Amino acid sequence: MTAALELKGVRKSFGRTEIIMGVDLAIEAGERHAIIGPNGAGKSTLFHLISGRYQVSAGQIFLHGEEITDMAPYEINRKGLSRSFQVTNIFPRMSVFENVRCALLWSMGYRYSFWRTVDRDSELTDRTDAVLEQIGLTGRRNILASVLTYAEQRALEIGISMAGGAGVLMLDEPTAGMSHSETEQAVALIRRVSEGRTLVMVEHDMGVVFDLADRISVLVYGEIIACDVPEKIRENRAVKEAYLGALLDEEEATA
Ligand SMILES: Nc1ncnc2c1ncn2[C@@H]1O[C@H](COP(=O)(O)OP(=O)(O)OP(=O)(O)O)[C@@H](O)[C@H]1O
Repeated sequence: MTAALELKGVRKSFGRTEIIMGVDLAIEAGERHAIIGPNGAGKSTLFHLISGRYQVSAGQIFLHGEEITDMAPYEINRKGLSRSFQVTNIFPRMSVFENVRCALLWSMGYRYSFWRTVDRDSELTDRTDAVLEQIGLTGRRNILASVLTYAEQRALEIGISMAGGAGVLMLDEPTAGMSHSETEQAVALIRRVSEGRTLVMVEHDMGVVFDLADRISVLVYGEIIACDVPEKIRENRAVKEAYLGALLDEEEATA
């Protein structure tokens, strides 16, 4: 079966420093995949390479079997890969509804000049409302996005990412900065919106990772040292030594 997303020998250097040192990774369609690793391991860099923000120094990246290496971010997006950012990526002066509609229009190939007539497009309105329903923001439909709580803004961001119907959804630390209850809601939301799609996420909260992921890749100093199902990752000696051990010990000590 063709992987939804595949990386072959991907490398990235900044100047003389090699940050990503030959990553091979195949993520199956429908899989929820988490990339974990210590600070500075290269997780965000890897996301930037996949989504086209950075150019690879070597290697190839494939989306559903088609090579997307070094394509522009918008081209990759049009091919069905959508990415949400660590830093919120919404239009604060637009309403919640307009933010999602804008993402839908963008995915349909419209430019700003066409947007004046969209108020009369009832099918578009219905599709926008369906996304709002999915992300739990129907009740906040007409307020400015800037007025949303932080957790709601992150939900909106996920809505914007999925609005275009992307088959591969990439989320960068989707629960960062959230309270316990907000995190629980975010996990439920991510589970819902990733149904029938492929999910790739970078996440520091191990509770979230072990709850959501079908498989986990562990990135340490620019190399994937393990890629397996959560149970196997938990007991992997190299992972424990390099990273997880300290975190899990910490969890046990505070339990
Ligand atoms: N544009 C850049 N130019 C030079 N060095 C960079 C650049 N982007 C990232 N780096 C370096 O690459 C390394 C990996 O950074 P990256 O942000 O990818 O790690 P990360 O695993 O996402 O970390 P964190 O968990 O803290 O977000 C760091 O040492 C960082 O300083």
